[in-house]
Amino acid sequence: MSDQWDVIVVGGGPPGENAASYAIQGSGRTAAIVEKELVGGECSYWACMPSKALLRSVEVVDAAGALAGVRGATLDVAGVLKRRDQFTHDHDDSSQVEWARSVGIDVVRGRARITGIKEVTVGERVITANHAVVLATGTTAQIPPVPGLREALPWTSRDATNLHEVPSKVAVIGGGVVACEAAVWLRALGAEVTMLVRGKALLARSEPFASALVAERFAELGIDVRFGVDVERVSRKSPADTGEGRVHGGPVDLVASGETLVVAEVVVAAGRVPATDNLGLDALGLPLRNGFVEVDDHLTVPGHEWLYAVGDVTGRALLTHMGKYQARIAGTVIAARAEGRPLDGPRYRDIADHDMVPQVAFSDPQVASVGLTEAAARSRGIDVETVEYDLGNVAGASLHRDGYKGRAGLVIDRTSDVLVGATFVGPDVAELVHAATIAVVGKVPVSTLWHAVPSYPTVSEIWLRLLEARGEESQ
Ligand SMILES: Cc1cc2nc3c(=O)[nH]c(=O)nc-3n(C[C@H](O)[C@H](O)[C@H](O)COP(=O)(O)OP(=O)(O)OC[C@H]3O[C@@H](n4cnc5c(N)ncnc54)[C@H](O)[C@@H]3O)c2cc1C
Ligand SMILES: NC(=O)c1ccc[n+]([C@@H]2O[C@H](COP(=O)([O-])OP(=O)(O)OC[C@H]3O[C@@H](n4cnc5c(N)ncnc54)[C@H](O)[C@@H]3O)[C@@H](O)[C@H]2O)c1
Repeated sequence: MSDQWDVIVVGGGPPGENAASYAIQGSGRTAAIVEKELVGGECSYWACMPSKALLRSVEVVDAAGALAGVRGATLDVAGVLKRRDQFTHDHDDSSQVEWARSVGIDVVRGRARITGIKEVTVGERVITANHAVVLATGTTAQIPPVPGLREALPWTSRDATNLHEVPSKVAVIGGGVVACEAAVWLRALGAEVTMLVRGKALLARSEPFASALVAERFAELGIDVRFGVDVERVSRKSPADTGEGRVHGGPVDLVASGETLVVAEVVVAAGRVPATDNLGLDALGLPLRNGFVEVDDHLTVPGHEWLYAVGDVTGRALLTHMGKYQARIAGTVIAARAEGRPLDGPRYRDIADHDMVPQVAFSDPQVASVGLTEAAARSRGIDVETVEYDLGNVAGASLHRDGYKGRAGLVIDRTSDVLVGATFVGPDVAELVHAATIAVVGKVPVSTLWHAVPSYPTVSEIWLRLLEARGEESQ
């Protein structure tokens, strides 16, 4: 293998893979991905894929139990974990490496550091790029500086998604997406779950009605959610590094807001920190924002036209689909610059990260949203009106399951009459959000949406109900 490529990508998660392939596709250019763990990154082995594999089993059993006349679906824990392992390929990345090679990308194993302009050092080996270096190093779990917490060897999302045994009693620190998803599968697999939430709401960046519906459902599921709680100290008598997804020793005592809680395991779901330590960026004098790499809308590091960043490490949106979107843009920009073409047109610019980001939290219920919440829109000075409607009153939803509970809301910019945000909460709402994403990104006037007729009897009729709820202005 040579020590020189046209493009070097540091980090082989889905964004890194996409940046490399878009930068070279249809050309004679060469690319290498440097990866210190597994090609496929956090998403494939420790995040999106295992978590959604676990949650799908939970959802199917729940859905079967929600229809009169359907009986008999139960979770077989060993079978659920086995299916999860099929999705993570038992942490074998050979199929990803094969894919990389099939599209002309070399894989270099090891931890990379930037040691000069277009120069990357992997161990003792110095490799160079003719055109571009792309940083795609992602994030790792943040462990809050609570006395005794780190020493207790708590579970992070890596253990929760790759669990091999179900702890009898779990404390989850955090109330964000990781916490809400993990609480659902841990509870369904048999754990007693207590959530210790610093703030006043679950999924606090969502619309308040979404947070409220998730909290209501968690109470029904027997998940004990405690709000306004600060974890003060943690102690574990016999912490043991038993391996990923295994209980890490004896019982854990947590003192939280004056009360002591004793659990078999603690799951820390308190956000992420960018993987930029020891990456050599200090020497380049890069302006980091809380450790995240600042980029412009061409995903280029300002003042360093050879250096790009995509995915979580940019801090723009910590989501696989957004990282891949950024990577497609970065790859297209690298190709254009390498060929001396101008960066004309929207394909070369990150637009969606500016208030048009879709996300599905696969909690119970699911929360699918795009763009701005009402509060976020108002904080930007946008004059908005909102409409909300109960999904349970939509014929398609009532067919979907008995006693369907859910709600949807639109945030509409009054001045331009376009949607700037939408939120859907309920079972299986994940697939509803893309229609809203198209409306937000396409800036479709709400009066035009009146003519986008949803089929009967589908859950999508929520659109009609929301427009009706808005009144004549939509028509
Ligand atoms: C539990 C959980 C569930 C999630 N579920 C979803 C979901 O359903 N949908 C969604 O859109 N997002 C989800 N996310 C977020 C998603 O996982 C991330 O947005 C995504 O993984 C980001 O990809 P990335 O390539 O930027 O970073 P990563 O996936 O973290 O990949 C970075 C890669 O870089 C490598 N690396 C780092 N430093 C170096 C170095 N110096 N040298 C060489 N290699 C290096 C790492 O080993 C890693 O493989 C979830 C996150 C978590 C924690
Ligand atoms: N389905 C999905 O799309 C999906 C699933 C999981 C994760 N993700 C992404 O991964 C990222 C990380 O998720 P996350 O849930 O870890 O982060 P988050 O930012 O969504 O939530 C972090 C939670 O931890 C709490 N917290 C932070 N510091 C704390 C401290 N010191 N003590 C106690 N609590 C503290 C916060 O109040 C919040 O409740 C998110 O940006 C999310 O979008 C996406």
